[in-house]
Amino acid sequence: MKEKIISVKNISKQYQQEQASGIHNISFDIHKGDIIAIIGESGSGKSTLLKCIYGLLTLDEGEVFYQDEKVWGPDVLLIPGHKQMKMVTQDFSLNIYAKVYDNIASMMANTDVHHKHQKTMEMMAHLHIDHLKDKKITQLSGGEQQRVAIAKALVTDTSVLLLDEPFSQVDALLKNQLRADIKRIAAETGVTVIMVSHDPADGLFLADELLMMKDGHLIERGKPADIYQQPKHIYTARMLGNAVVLNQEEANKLGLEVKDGHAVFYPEWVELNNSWNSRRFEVKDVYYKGFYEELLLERHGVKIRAIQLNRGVHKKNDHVQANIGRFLSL
Ligand SMILES: Nc1ncnc2c1ncn2[C@@H]1O[C@H](COP(=O)(O)OP(=O)(O)OP(=O)(O)O)[C@@H](O)[C@H]1O
Repeated sequence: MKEKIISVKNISKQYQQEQASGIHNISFDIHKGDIIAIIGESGSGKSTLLKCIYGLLTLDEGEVFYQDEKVWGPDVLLIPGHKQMKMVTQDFSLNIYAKVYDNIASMMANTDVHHKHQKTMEMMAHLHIDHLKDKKITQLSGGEQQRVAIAKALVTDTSVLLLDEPFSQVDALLKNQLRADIKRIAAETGVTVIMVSHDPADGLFLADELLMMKDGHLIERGKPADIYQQPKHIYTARMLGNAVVLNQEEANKLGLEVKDGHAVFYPEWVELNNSWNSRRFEVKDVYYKGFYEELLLERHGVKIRAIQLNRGVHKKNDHVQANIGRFLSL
């Protein structure tokens, strides 16, 4: 069992008197070396939760602990938080006039100049930015600046790295690279990462554990594969996998037995085949998705979506046999 590094105990934070804002009664533990992704729609409280863990906000209720030490907020400390925790925000907070090397080195005291130099060089190598050492921040791309910001955060023997929307400034190509980098850095350094993202794919790719936020509440948590395959909420299935959600009447029309609630399934759970129990659907539309196509299918006025890996097999207006192999009653 991994060692517990952060404990969040019943924390609440409301902005003004608006019930809808902030976060409500949230508790969980984080284990050393894990990557945690906080996922949720805009306004669900992701950033507020991250700030509360970091000690940036005064809590209305509850406590946050780094190991056994309480993380104090701005009501108690001039520089709130815990020295083992560092946050990289979307604006990176770099000194844009200074060189990359100096940005990183400036985080350490001058008491041991040799150590300071060594640590800076080591961290730049980890982040693959050693070749940028003498460049000014203004000469760097968004992705490069982000690596400098992470190096700066980690150089002081940080144990917990908090990342607020780490991929918001970069294009799709670089995003894949940065996701892989964060995974590699966490594995190499043993740092615990807590990140906030509005893109669930980040969490599915990177995280050991996902925390799903909705309306300021932590509604479920779990390993990406578990939470994807067995979500407890329609919201989670929708956020993580573009799920098809049918109400009871629609589900019954397709022969799916749902007592109350909804039938929920992902397009990849729909099998296009000719098995005895498959049903005939009309292809209403075909969406090109690169290495696969998504088919919009209809039967008895109910629309569902399915995945077609071999392009062009079924076309618009065709009739296909489809079997909803698995669905969840939510
Ligand atoms: N400083 C503030 N003052 C008042 N209300 C706030 C403040 N910051 C956030 N809120 C409100 O609290 C709720 C949660 O906001 P938060 O920024 O934590 O959500 P989020 O999930 O990070 O959203 P986004 O993905 O859009 O950044 C929202 O309703 C928001 O309007």
